[in-house]
Amino acid sequence: MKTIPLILMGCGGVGRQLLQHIASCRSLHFKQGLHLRVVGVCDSRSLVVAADFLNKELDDSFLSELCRVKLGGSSLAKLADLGECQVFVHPESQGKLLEIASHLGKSTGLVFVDCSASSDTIVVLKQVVDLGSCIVLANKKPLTSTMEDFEKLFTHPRRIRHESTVGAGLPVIASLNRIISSGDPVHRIVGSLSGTLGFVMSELEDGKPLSQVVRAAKSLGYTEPDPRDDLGGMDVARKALILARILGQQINLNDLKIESLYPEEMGSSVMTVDDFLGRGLLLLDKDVQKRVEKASSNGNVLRYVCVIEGSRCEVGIQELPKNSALGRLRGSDNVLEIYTRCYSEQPLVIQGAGAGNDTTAAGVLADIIDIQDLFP
Ligand SMILES: NC(=O)C1=CN([C@@H]2O[C@H](COP(=O)(O)OP(=O)(O)OC[C@H]3O[C@@H](n4cnc5c(N)ncnc54)[C@H](OP(=O)(O)O)[C@@H]3O)[C@@H](O)[C@H]2O)C=CC1
Ligand SMILES: N[C@@H](CC=O)C(=O)O
Repeated sequence: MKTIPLILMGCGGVGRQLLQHIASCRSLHFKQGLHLRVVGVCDSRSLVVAADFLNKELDDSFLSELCRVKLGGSSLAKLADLGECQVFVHPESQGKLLEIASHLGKSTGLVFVDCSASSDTIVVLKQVVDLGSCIVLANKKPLTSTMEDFEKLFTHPRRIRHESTVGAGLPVIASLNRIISSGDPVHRIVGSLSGTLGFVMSELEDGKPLSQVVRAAKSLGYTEPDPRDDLGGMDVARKALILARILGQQINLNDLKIESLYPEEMGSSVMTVDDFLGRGLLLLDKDVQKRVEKASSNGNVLRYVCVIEGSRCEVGIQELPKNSALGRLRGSDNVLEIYTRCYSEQPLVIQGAGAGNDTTAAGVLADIIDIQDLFP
């Protein structure tokens, strides 16, 4: 039996769903000769680790209780009485993560799975890469900070997977990497890469107000923890930047012009997330509806589009024919068209659910399984 030890960073919507997928795939993985050993889980403040982390794991009943505790909004510290585990609070937790990585990284192997939405994980991720660990990311921030950080995380390209950073569980990164490694030049990528904005736009077309559909997108698990990351275009910009960097562009987030659906006066330094969802969005309802109706009167719809071509990498709102590939999108679906030498007239098209905890966590799990050959 091959064992893959892992540490989960972030146990929100995606992280908890990943733990559930791991538990429900136990018999499937057993048949494949695989066991995923969850050594530790951390959130923004604490880390809970199997007391004997060299040999033991946090078992499925413990992890199920952990999910219940986090869903209820409590601290991981609450789990301290539950048995053979230790809880460390920030900043001691960082030291403990490195200690585990230095013991397991080069012996049994270890995967750090980043399902947080934070830039704070970058420091640890860069260090554990040097200690021999693999990394699997749903979090886009580590790949969208500086070029230096990006290159550091790719020091050992076979030890990093990040499929869910673009298109949730859709095989976007894997397909792009296959194209690149076959020497087929990528000329152009065009896509609609926000599940939230796709859902929001198609619901607005049905006459529903922005305030209502953004709240619905949040409760369906489509949005970022702060939905302004989606509505402001930042989340799409991050995805575009990841794709552009994979294609070899040495650019940063501030090289992209980003169009926002909300004004600066509703930014995170002015309003809390709850304030924005409550009062801020109501103030935007009318203008956004007018914009959607104007597009509709021209036979068009609004889509938040990403275009990468040559040294160009742009994201923004476009008015597109209802009957175009992007215009036909409904709900949280993403679509990505990749034009290459082999796919020149007819692009390679990847389409499907582009957001949601279930599909995102499934993408993360598939990434972990994909690196099994690196484990003894
Ligand atoms: N939902 C989706 O459809 C998709 C999401 N993603 C990405 O998945 C990630 C997770 O999203 P989601 O689950 O919705 O987010 P949530 O806000 O639900 O959860 C984030 C979790 O990360 C934890 N966290 C915050 N800072 C740190 C840190 N420094 N170290 C470890 N953990 C930390 C939070 O801790 P605490 O509980 O203490 O706040 C929380 O448990 C995001 O990066 C998102 O962009 C990617 C593709 C699709
Ligand atoms: N908030 C994102 C989730 C996936 O990255 C989206 O809406 O697409």
